[in-house]
Amino acid sequence: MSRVFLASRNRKKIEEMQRILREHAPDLDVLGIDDVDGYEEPVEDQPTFEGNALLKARAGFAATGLPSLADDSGLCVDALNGMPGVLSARWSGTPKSDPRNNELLLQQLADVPDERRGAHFACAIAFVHPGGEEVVEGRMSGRVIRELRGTGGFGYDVLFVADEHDAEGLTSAQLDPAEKDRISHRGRALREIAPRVAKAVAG
Ligand SMILES: O=P(O)(O)OP(=O)(O)OP(=O)(O)OC[C@H]1O[C@@H](n2cnc3c(O)ncnc32)[C@H](O)[C@@H]1O
Ligand SMILES: [Mg+2]
Repeated sequence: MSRVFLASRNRKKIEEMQRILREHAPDLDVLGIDDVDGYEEPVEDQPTFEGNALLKARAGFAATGLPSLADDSGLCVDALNGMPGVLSARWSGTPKSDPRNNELLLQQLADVPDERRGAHFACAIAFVHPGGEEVVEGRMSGRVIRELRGTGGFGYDVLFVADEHDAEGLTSAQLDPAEKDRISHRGRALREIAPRVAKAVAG
C-alpha cells in the first residue's frame, strides 16, 4: 500500500485531510505524528502560511523518509489587518485553546460594525517527497459573527459565515462535513494537490 506522512498534531485537521485525500486516493495509507516515536515538531516561526507548511512537511520527510504533507492555515480578519493569520492557533497564548481564541477574537471585534467584519480562511499545503517540493494555497471568504454558533468543525468555525452561506447565516461549524470540504480553504488546496500526491506515492 502507498504511504504518506501527514505532519500535523491537530486531530480535526487530520480528519478533514484524510477525508479529502481518500476521495482521490482510496488506497493511500496516511500516517501521522502519533505513529512516529519521539517526533520533534519544528517551531512554526515563518511569516507566511507557505513558509510554515514547507517547514512542517520538510521536518516530516526528514524524520520519516516518507512523502510528507503539511497544512498551515489560519483566519485573516480585515479589521485586524490580516491577523490572527499565521498566529491563529495560539492567538490567546499557549497552551492553545479554541474556546479562548474565539473569546479573544470576539472581544477584539466587539466595536467593529457589521459591514467591516470581513475575513477569510487561508491554507497552504506543502508536499515534500523524493521528487521535489510543492505548495498549493486555498481560501474561503466570509465574515466573523458576534456569537458562537454550531458544533461541527474546529477552531474559529463557530464564528465564521462563508460567503456561500451568507443568506442563511450558517457558520462553518453548522455545515455538513462534505459541504465544508467543498468550499473550504483546505478542501480547495488539497483537491488541487491530491492527484499529484497519489501519483507520486504510487511511484
Ligand atoms: O500545526 P499543526 O500540528 O498542523 O496544527 P495546528 O492546529 O497548530 O495548525 P496551524 O499551525 O496550521 O494553525 C491553524 C489554526 O488556524 C485555525 N484554523 C485553520 N483552519 C481552520 C478551519 O478549517 N476552521 C477553523 N479554524 C481553522 C485554527 O485555530 C487552527 O488551530
Ligand atoms: Mg501549528
